[in-house]
Amino acid sequence: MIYTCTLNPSVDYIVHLDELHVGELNRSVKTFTFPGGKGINVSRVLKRLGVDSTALGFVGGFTGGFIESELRKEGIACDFVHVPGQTRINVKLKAGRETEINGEGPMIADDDATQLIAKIGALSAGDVLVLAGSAPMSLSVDVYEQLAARAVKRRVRLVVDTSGPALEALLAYRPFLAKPNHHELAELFGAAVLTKEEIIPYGRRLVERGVEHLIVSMGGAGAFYFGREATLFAEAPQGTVKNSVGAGDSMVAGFLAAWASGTSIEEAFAYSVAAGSATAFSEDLCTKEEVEALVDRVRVARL
Ligand SMILES: Nc1ncnc2c1ncn2[C@@H]1O[C@H](COP(=O)(O)OP(=O)(O)OP(=O)(O)O)[C@@H](O)[C@H]1O
Ligand SMILES: O=P(O)(O)OC[C@@]1(O)O[C@H](CO)[C@@H](O)[C@@H]1O
Repeated sequence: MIYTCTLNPSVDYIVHLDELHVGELNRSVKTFTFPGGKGINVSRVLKRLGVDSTALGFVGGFTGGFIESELRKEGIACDFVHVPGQTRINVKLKAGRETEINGEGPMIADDDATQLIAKIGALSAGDVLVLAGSAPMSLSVDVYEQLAARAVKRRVRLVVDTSGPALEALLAYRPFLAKPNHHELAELFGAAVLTKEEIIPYGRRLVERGVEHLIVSMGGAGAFYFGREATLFAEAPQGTVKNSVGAGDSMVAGFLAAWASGTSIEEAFAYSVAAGSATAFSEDLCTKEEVEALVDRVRVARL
């Protein structure tokens, strides 16, 4: 079974504007409200690609209730810890360029954190655990390590989509899959920006440190795959971007769904890129039909 863990879920409020005037009254032209947070996005895309998962994490208040009811409507199993306080609302402004305001999230008490750690400690060998997104400030800085240690002890495969010190710490647990974007990879190595050529040695270094499959995404510029047997590059297909929120999460889901069906690494990587781009080209996350309409346009090159 695949489990996704979102420590700080969100209701994503997508607001389209013709133009954003800072310091003035702005009126939206259309709005959308989606259950969000990186692990939740992975669960939603997996479901659309025909793969079941269970969503774990913390939810609270009416916003937390919205997330659970939307996920259940989509047929996604939920096993959240319910916390006092309110799940955050993340505002995504679309006015030509994308501007995001992510909330801080509710306080998580130690007892609630312990409940989540216990759920991870009950997973079974062969399960997959996706640890994705930021952690609320109130949680201990090593919360991801605590979860990873429990999971690895149970011989659970780890998938990591986080950044900064949490990503650095999780590398020690030899994740099955990690998906930083190129900014997150640069941050990991203390670099300001990385050119395509510079990404390659850093990517290979992470594989040497024990990451089994590494995808480094670069938005519209495509993505690299690094593994023991191959280094691959794929251009992203061209299209009209509607809402790129969740594009990276869709890549994670696309790779896992293809891998679960037994495809080659090249095919899983192409499917992953197609899923990311299909999400960028739609208002909500991608559908299976959208991914399959794009996948033949993804050219994968072996480096
Ligand atoms: N403008 C775009 N055009 C085509 N494809 C895109 C575009 N933006 C994103 N993608 C697709 O989505 C993938 C992931 O994008 P990105 O690198 O922005 O992920 P991310 O930073 O993790 O995103 P997020 O945090 O919003 O989920 C890319 O590798 C690409 O396949
Ligand atoms: O604040 P975090 O946890 O880093 O990111 C949260 C978030 O921006 O990531 C998802 C897209 O990847 C959105 O659904 C959500 O709003």
